[in-house]
Amino acid sequence: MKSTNLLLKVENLSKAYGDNRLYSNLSFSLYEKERLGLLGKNGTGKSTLAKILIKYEEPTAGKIYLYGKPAQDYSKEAWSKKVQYIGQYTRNTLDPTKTIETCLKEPLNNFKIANKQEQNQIIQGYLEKLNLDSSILKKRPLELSGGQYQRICIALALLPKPSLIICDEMTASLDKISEIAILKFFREEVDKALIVISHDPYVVNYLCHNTLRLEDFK
Ligand SMILES: Nc1ncnc2c1ncn2[C@@H]1O[C@H](COP(=O)(O)OP(=O)(O)OP(=O)(O)O)[C@@H](O)[C@H]1O
Repeated sequence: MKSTNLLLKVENLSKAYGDNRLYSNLSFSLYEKERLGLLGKNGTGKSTLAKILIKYEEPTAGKIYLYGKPAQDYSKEAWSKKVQYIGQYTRNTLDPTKTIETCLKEPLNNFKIANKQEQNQIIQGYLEKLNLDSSILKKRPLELSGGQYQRICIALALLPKPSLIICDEMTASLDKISEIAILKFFREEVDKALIVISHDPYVVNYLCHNTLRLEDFK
């Protein structure tokens, strides 16, 4: 259920790489817990928009506000505490030399969330919600299946308790069983605002309240 508290406002956003104009005057608002789908064909700039929304890339023009404050007034760290990102599954997201336990404790330590004992409980809670056995904590990323790996990436995005998660083709390269389990988890268990970027209308229709098509802002 979305709320009436305005979370994100995107105002007249444009992005171009040289002569390659991706979109102009893209405007939308997102309320707390609202789920917005962004659909677009290959090359329309979906991932570029995701990068802009996580402050990894600058727009060519336009403004973004989070809780009424301009994006440029947030440090990268303060922004990432509130806005997290889950990309397409690749084997490159997690450090292959670290255990899953170390990977999961990093955001908790970086954002100074909870003491050591509470951290273990928080992590255990997410493993249960994501249907992962606690034996996974001692494993290293390359020992996991694709579905397990992506669920750890999802736990990492949820651990800082962000207000908004940008899901950029998050289930695109997973097998159907893992995809359905992850989409169901997001629909039923994740109580955050979502921007769901996908080329697949099924994913967007399943998860989102509203949809924007990037082609409409060309
Ligand atoms: N750093 C960059 N410098 C120059 N051009 C870029 C850069 N990043 C992306 N582009 C170009 O911007 C366009 C949009 O790319 P983007 O990856 O955002 O599209 P997309 O909609 O996510 O595509 P896909 O569905 O294929 O993943 C492409 O033409 C791409 O070549």
